[in-house]
Amino acid sequence: MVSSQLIEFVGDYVDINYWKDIVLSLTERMTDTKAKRWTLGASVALICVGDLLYTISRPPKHMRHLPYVGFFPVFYHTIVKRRTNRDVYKILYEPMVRKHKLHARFDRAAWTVMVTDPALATQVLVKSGDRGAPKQDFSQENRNTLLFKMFGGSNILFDSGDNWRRHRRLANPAFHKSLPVAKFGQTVSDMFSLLDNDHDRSFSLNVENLIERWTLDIIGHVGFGFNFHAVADERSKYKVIYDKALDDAFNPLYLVFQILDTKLLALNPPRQRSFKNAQDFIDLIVQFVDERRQQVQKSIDGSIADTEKDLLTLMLEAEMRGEGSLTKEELVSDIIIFFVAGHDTSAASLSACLYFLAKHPEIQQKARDEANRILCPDGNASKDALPTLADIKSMVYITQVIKETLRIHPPVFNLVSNRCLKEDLVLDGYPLEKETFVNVGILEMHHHPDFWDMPEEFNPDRFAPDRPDAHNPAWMPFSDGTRQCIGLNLAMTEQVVLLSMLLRKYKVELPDNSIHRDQLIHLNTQLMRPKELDLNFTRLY
Ligand code: HEM
Repeated sequence: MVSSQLIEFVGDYVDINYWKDIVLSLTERMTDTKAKRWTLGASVALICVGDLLYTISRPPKHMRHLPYVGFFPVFYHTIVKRRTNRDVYKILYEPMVRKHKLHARFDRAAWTVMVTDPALATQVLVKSGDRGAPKQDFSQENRNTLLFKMFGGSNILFDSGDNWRRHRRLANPAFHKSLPVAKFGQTVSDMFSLLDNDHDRSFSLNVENLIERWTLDIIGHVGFGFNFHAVADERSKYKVIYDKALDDAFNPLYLVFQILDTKLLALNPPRQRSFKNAQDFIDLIVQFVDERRQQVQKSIDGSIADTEKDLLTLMLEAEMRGEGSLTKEELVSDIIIFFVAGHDTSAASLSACLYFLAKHPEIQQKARDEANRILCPDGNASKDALPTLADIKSMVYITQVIKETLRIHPPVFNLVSNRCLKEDLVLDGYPLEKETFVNVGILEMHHHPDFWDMPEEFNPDRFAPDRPDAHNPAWMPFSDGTRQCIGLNLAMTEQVVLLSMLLRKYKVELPDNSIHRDQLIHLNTQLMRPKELDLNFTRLY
């Protein structure tokens, strides 16, 4: 009697009908009451745990009609085995993607519908856009996480609706105006001088490290006219502050188990130090915003061309002219976002570019020939030449190399934040309820044989202007629609500047013992970044 009541009670909470009869028949035959109680208790406990695990491993009820990848395989491969995104994709997602245009999976700490087809992605990003499918709102629930401290609040990357429009209204013109290519070129030339001082004609270099320092100097300059001196000094004070702040914010363990940041922080002194590092970085940006606002309020500097001004100055000037306004916190948050969104992404792309060029000497030579032809039409190929904007537009082949790198190796391999449906939507015949999270599998689309000929082959020619792939809708490294990357132009331009100058000056090769001999190995991070990429350099002038 007691046993059936207990089972009825538990049955209200977990789905144990299947096991009920087995447990009852087992215990009914037992004569010893104590043994009967123990067996019953243990069975109920086991059933509860099993049911809980089963429930977690599956999508929530409103997604169970979709094909899905269970929670535990994802947890096992990403957290336990710490496999790279590319490997997780190969092992878990590729088989699913080949069969279905969308599937459910546990991603970004939530069950999400992952779209892996360009037409469906367009439906979500372009047709539904920021109104029908705004970004997932994480402003309330995760307020005490390190991630929220760094990137929370109202900013251009995570906000949606009218708030986001206020950010974008002020930032859009600034991004259109600010493109200091001369400055980009000068920083490259300065970097060459340092390399010339430190090395013989041939040398080996950790490319990932050098490029990451260069893109930090670039974003410091473009973002708020500040020189991090990261190329000149790897341990420069502000680079150290920046690195420390970012390193811990994206630790996957804390992204999945946010309770470690919210309820259990007091038990974790190293994590408390991470919070302190983040505050140091935020304080640095606040100081810049305050100083620059005072300068701009005194006068708008008409002697400097807009293209040479930094984003912060241009946004503050626009505010002064009454073209929009943001609070100090919002402006600070946007500048932080520009850093995070624009630094490692460009570094990851450039490093991967150099890898592919080292791996394919004939493509490298073709790109070098183009750079020499455009930058040194007089044939004097023995000194640095700084590209102009017009030169950059003419470098069609180098642009194709960058586009092909971004296809094979998209630094942002799926959208940074999920979209949350604001109305019911049917995707590929599957009804999706309002409030469902949707994301776009950029990596999946970029490697799908239905959308690309020989997708695993590095072939910049596929993006030649007269080839159909030049406008292939499956190419989405910068996303699409109104929330497309605001830094697209900047990112492409800085990469063309660096590559064209570097290829003229150096030949790059993959060392015989490189860990990347067979394929590019990635770090296990939220971005696809090459792991410890050493290349051999030979100076050409
Ligand atoms: C190769 C380099 C880059 C790649 C691959 C890239 C990729 C992306 C992608 C995929 C998104 C959409 C994220 C989402 O919707 O969840 C995005 C958004 C964004 N990116 Fe980039 N990005 C790059 C460089 C930059 C640079 C240089 C900046 C600025 C300095 C930048 C600033 C932003 C901002 C502010 C957004 C949010 C835009 C909005 O929602 O209105 N990105 N980027």
